[in-house]
Amino acid sequence: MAVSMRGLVKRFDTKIAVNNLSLDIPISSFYGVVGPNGAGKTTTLRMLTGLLQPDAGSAMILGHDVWSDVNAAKRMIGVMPDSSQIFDRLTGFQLLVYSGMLRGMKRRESAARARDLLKAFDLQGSSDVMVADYSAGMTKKICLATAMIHSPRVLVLDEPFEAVDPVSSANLKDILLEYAATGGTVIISSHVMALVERMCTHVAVVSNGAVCACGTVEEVAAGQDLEDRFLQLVGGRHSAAHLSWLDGGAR
Ligand SMILES: Nc1ncnc2c1ncn2[C@@H]1O[C@H](COP(=O)(O)OP(=O)(O)OP(=O)(O)O)[C@@H](O)[C@H]1O
Repeated sequence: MAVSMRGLVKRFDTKIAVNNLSLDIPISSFYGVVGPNGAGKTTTLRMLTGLLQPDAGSAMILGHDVWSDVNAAKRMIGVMPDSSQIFDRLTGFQLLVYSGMLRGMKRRESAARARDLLKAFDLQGSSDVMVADYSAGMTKKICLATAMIHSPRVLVLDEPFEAVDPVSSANLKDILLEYAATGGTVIISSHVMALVERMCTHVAVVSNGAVCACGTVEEVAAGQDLEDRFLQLVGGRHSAAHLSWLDGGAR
């Protein structure tokens, strides 16, 4: 297994964000983690990547325990940082070179890969612009690139396509699919079911801090459209959801 999570629990005061969550993610899978807002996806991914200490349970990455063998586990993974967590006073090129060197790469190799990544993400024209001056989508792309520069075995990406334009999304999808085809494991969280259905080999539906269905996309969809199946699994549709005071003026 690329990733094995067992009995993960995280509480924030009285709120149980993740409640005894277990999930296995096979090597070379493209795994989608879906769930309603507040279901516990981000909290789970943060525990998996060593950013948040669980109250209970364990997470292993390619056989290395994320908490007791943290350096070995972290060497295996690439994590897309939140845009608030990057050094945005650097240019895009500088940020990528710095990210590679932080992972132990030589400057020359890091610079060569930074150029490749800037090209792959259509950011060549902005490589010498400070990241603080990037648009939301450009920032997302540079964050993604920092997660990839050291060629990790497992990529963990929280909402990677949010705010990214269709051309860049298509390029990114190609890169990720090729990465998975060559033995890499991709874990993405997403709210876009059509994207998960099209790209992912596997999916886990998280609701109220636990996995309520997981397996290959076909298994979870069970012959239905994945979005319909998702709504069935997590519930929450209000049959009489309307706002009587929200009036378009035609009545
Ligand atoms: N640092 C925190 N302090 C307090 N509560 C938190 C904290 N982080 C998350 N929570 C709570 O834990 C629950 C799960 O949050 P989480 O961000 O993991 O959900 P999510 O599935 O990623 O949601 P979304 O799809 O909206 O991004 C939510 O109820 C949230 O309010």
